[in-house]
Amino acid sequence: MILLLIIIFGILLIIVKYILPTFIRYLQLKKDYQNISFLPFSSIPFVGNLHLIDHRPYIFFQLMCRLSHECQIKEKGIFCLWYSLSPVLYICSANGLETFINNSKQLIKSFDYIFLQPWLKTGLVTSNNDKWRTRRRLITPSFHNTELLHGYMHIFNEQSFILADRFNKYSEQSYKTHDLYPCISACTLDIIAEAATGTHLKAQLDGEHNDFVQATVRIGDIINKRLRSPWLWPSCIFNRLPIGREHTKLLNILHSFSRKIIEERLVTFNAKQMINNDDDDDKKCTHRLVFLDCLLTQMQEKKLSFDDIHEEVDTFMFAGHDTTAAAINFFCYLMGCYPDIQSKVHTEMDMIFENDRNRPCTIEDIEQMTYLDCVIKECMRILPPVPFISREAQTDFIYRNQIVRKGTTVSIFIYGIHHDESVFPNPKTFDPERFLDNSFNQNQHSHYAFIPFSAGSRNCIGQRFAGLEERVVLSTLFRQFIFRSTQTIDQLHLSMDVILRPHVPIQMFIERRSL
Ligand code: HEM
Repeated sequence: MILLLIIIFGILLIIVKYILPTFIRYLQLKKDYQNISFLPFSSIPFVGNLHLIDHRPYIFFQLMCRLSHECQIKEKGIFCLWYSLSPVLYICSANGLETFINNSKQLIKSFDYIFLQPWLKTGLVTSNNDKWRTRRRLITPSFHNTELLHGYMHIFNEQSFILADRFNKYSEQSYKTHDLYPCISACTLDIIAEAATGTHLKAQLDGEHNDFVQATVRIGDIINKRLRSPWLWPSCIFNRLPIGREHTKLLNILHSFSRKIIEERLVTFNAKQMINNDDDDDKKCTHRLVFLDCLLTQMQEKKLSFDDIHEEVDTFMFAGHDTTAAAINFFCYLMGCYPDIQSKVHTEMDMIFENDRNRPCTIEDIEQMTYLDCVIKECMRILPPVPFISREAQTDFIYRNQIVRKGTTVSIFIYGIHHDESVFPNPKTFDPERFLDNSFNQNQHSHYAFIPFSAGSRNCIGQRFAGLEERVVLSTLFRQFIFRSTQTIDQLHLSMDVILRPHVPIQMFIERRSL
């Protein structure tokens, strides 16, 4: 009898403490978001729109694009999807975005970033609140240090030439198509590894035999799969499955490799300090500085610990690798779709480099790349490497007359914002000139209408680095090659992983340009 009473009491407690408040909040949010829930008829009580989330990620992406377009036509700028009892709001218009993206109280990342934490712990991408603020303040100067950034030009050039050599082999088989992504991704991995840590990873030369390279590529696939599969979210289930065990094995490879790199650099760093403290100028060390040296200096000043540095190094490897690879791959693909524009890029490169296809690219060259600059921007508008970012609302706020409640996940749908026809007329038309004339800049919302690197204080810290890297790699490739694509964008079956990914690999013909 007593046991029965305890059980009844327990059940009542759970109902009163958890189920009832959740249900009341659900009803409240249902009411608050009814005007922006565009799929009310397909929303099943307690299931929401979950059943619409097709296991094929590109079908979900198509749904997102359709809803975003519908929402822009209705001039709402925001729509809601229900994941069971939880709503996720998607902002797909630049108008009003500044109230959220630039608000210092709204910088907290949403729940899904938690799946990056086993790898990145709480580095810049995944940390929040004071930890993020302090870190960002400490790390920003290194990414704004022009001398340091320009010092990376030799890395960008060296790796671009290796990439061009590999493409050269493909061009010898110009009768068939190639998936260039693995080569491009190995190149950007080599670049970030050397710039961040001073390590010569040799992913381009020896990638198949390098456990770290393989692990970096594979863990990305696993994280994306987990994000798309709610049944893999609870760690107690995930860790017991083969995919979870593989994840743990990869983490060990990644963490022990980056730990070793930092330890080795620390030894050289300390030795260098000793020499530099020495009065003898002849002995002073001249080896090139990398981001890791800046972090080690902070460690010496007791502002960062070894573990802090470890998570930031892993973060740079993650954030600086796939993003730039996607941008470069999409650029080559889009040039293959638009031969007239590609030919203008070739002309600009020939003019700047005076037909010299083998000399390294300099900062002065980059300053002259006005047309390439517009094409890069138009590529990132049409195919933004990071298609969305998410935060959790920390306070109630109003977005264009729509109340957004504290605790709601708010996704900024960058892809949708870049395809808003009120800002970019004929958004599917590839037109780099949009970024040349003033029409786009004159638009009152232009500041937040083109945000491939996000915006506000939590924007991409690596934006300048990525900009230089892309220009060196692309100017090297487009001095030497012609690309031809055979697939339309629709045929790529785009899907929203952490980065925008073609579900069907991009296949391109590649030819050497005649002299
Ligand atoms: C074309 C290349 C790149 C694109 C499109 C890109 C885009 C972005 C975007 C959209 C964000 C915001 C993410 C969010 O709010 O969740 C971001 C953040 C970040 N990016 Fe990039 N990124 C690129 C290259 C790089 C590179 C090369 C590095 C490092 C060297 C880097 C390091 C970071 C870091 C550390 C953050 C987190 C910043 C913070 O929260 O304070 N990114 N990036």
